[in-house]
Amino acid sequence: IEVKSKICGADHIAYSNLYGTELFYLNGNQVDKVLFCKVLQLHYADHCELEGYSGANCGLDVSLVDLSVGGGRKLLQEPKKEDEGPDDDLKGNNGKYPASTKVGLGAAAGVLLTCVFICPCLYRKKRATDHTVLSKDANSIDSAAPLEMSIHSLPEKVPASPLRIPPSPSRFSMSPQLNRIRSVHLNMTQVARATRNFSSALKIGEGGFGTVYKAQLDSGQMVAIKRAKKEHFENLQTEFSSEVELLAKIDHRNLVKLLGYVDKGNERLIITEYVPNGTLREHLDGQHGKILDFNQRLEIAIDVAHGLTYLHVYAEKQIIHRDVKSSNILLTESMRAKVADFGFARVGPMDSDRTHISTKVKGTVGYLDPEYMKTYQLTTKSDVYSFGILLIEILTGRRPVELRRPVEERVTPRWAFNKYNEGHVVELVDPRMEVVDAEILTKMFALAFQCAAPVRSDRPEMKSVGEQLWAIRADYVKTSSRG
Ligand SMILES: Nc1ncnc2c1ncn2[C@@H]1O[C@H](COP(=O)(O)OP(=O)(O)OP(=O)(O)O)[C@@H](O)[C@H]1O
Repeated sequence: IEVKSKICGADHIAYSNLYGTELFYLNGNQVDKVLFCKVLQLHYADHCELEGYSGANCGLDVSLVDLSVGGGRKLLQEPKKEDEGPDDDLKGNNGKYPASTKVGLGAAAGVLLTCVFICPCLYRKKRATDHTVLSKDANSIDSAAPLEMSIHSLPEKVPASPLRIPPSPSRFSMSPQLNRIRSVHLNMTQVARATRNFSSALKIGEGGFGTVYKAQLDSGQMVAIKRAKKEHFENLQTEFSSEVELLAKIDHRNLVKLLGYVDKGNERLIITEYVPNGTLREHLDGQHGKILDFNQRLEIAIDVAHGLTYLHVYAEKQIIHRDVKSSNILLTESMRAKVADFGFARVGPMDSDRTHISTKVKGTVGYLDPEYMKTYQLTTKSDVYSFGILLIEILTGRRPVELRRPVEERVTPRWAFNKYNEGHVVELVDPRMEVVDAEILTKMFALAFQCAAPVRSDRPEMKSVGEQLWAIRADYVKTSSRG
């Protein structure tokens, strides 16, 4: 038996070859090759190599291309523009995470497994001493042309909403037209016209699965059209199309509305409501000028919590988003948030006796639920975990992983958790933000850590998260009116 083992950072990486059967281990746990390779690549970028088993051994795996030795290093060596915010080396040069970072068990494992093995004890220690803070109350088809859109025109569904929390005043100003957004019927000729033949001038973004275009329909309605890259057709088919009918029925002000889907011929297009004000990540990076103030951040967090609660509790079938992250949160002109990108969304267990569904791990580096990574069991709590990481990001302004930081600051949740436990909560907040009452901040971080608890049973339900955030907002309003 050939066994190779190495400690890189806080990870113990081991590989054995038993009569030709390869086994991979991370911190004592057997893992699959994809995860192992991702972690290996991550550490390789940090000059820690497992002798005899390098990126080359993993290199044949398409999912690893962007993080492969050459690609990874290239990204690492790219000079950082002066006006850029703190960068994340896992990002592609378009400012997005490369597609590879979303596939399989992400490289998040390298850093977040670290967190998994370090945070639990810290987390539990904190819980034991700080119950008050961490306690858990806490598309019809027009067949006119060979290429056409399969778009459903579906009745709008007004969610039953026993949890509906009274909106904050600014909430009234958001998307008054949303309930009037209807599914659209277009053929490819109309799509081509609306996007000026997918003109680069109308390109608004590039994600893992394709390019996003802004388009104006003949009716004047603005829409976003995501055109899948050919190599992702299969993924889209399996991961998305079966859920389209369900997703198209979803109508909630904090969820980007799916308007249509094309899966014919040579095109895979997803048409959604257009949200005009960029992503949360861009705002945290200061790309839109004014930096987000605390109240805006809190309201964005509440909006996201409400959107996810709807998916988990009030949609026709339970839906797990699976890719909650700051670049999937879009903002309206009035700075209200909408959760986007249901490309990975999965319907939760249909059988009420089951608490989870077993599935391949999908998600994005840094936001992936460690328990899901270990067990392949997906529950709504995986979204809660990602939300916890997102909340830390909202408060600190930092990405979940920032490899250009000093070692102890690279994994943002771990850094934040340590600081929090040392009582230095004020030092955690985005330095560009105004000063906020420490007690309010403590409550916010406590909730974030509770959401990002390593074990899912320790995490609150999304509905409770929204309620707790709402209570924090009430305190904040009181505090700031006193001040
Ligand atoms: N409905 C929309 N309205 C306005 N802009 C959008 C919309 N959808 C996407 N965008 C823009 O296009 C960009 C790419 O979106 P997309 O969902 O494809 O990628 P992503 O979420 O950044 O990455 P990935 O697909 O890998 O998760 C977004 O960052 C955003 O700027």
